Amino acid sequence: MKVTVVGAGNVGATCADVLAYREVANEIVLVDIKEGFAEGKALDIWQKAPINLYDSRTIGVTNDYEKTAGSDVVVITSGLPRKPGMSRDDLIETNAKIVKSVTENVIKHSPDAIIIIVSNPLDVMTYAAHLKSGKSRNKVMGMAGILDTARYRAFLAEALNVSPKDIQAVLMGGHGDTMVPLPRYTTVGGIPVTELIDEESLSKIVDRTKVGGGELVKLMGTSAWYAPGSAAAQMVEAIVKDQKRVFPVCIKLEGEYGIDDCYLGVPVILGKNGVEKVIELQLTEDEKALLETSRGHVKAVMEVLDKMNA
Ligand SMILES: NC(=O)c1ccc[n+]([C@@H]2O[C@H](COP(=O)([O-])OP(=O)(O)OC[C@H]3O[C@@H](n4cnc5c(N)ncnc54)[C@H](O)[C@@H]3O)[C@@H](O)[C@H]2O)c1
Ligand SMILES: O=C(O)C[C@H](O)C(=O)O
Repeated sequence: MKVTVVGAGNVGATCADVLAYREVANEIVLVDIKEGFAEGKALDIWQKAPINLYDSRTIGVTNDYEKTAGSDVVVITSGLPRKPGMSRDDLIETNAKIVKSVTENVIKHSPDAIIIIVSNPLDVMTYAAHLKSGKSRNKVMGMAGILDTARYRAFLAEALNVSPKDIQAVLMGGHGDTMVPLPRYTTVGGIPVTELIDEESLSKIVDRTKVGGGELVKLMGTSAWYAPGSAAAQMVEAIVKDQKRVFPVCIKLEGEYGIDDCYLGVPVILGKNGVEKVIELQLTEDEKALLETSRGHVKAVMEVLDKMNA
């Protein structure tokens, strides 16, 4: 199996590192536009192999897509991260150009690859890559839901003083402050979370999750990478090992949830064919209204991209 990660910055290098030490693929190619940067990161990860005991080969290249040829999965993390005071949507102009040109290069050399987008604004960059690739929607998806649910689950684990391993949750919508965590579908070791925590504390956790990315940007001056890189690697692993994992993933909706032609996070089954099924939950009227607000937000940013393309 061969996996390419484009962008050897914070998120891309973390993703490549997780893929290597979990031996998800035997060949991992890291690409960056900055001369020598991906080569250095890949070499560093390879030199960790005798310490952490793995044999996945990591290779770094500067903008040389021939070396990525025949990749089974490609993760695109190239692009600017936001700084304090910015929203993810502020990145659209620069990152759309990067994501479109990277997708073109990827497709040229790996026409059969499944593509996972990480660059922000996530839902609209998934749209940009999907358009450029000309692939079926199940092969071009965005990573955000695993990260956002992980934040939600981590906050809950802390509040309840339980292991994060035992918290299962679903979250839907766009990767922005309008995302929709779903307490009704949150369990702790099989117990509905609402039986273990009061409404006010749960609602504070939901609110903190929605701005979870911004909390880290404020603390660090740039955005997060350990959890995002690991989340992208988890998606790659589900595909490469045909695990049929159930994750929230950003995909083009074609009628599911009564939504057409919009890229949003929804629960899916992820396996060797990419998104193998979109799972449709029976949402309450309140949950539907929250999802509609999120759809409206993403759609407005998709229209900005359409104008840039026009
Ligand atoms: N979807 C999510 O949940 C999520 C989470 C975290 C970060 N992000 C996004 O991921 C992106 C990367 O974040 P980061 O922290 O790794 O940033 P970073 O600045 O550390 O790394 C980005 C890398 O992309 C490279 N790059 C730029 N243009 C390129 C091109 N044309 N070809 C190849 N490489 C190119 C840069 O040289 C840089 O090394 C940002 O857009 C950020 O907002 C998304
Ligand atoms: O917050 C950001 O800008 C990066 C990413 O989308 C995140 O949620 O960590």
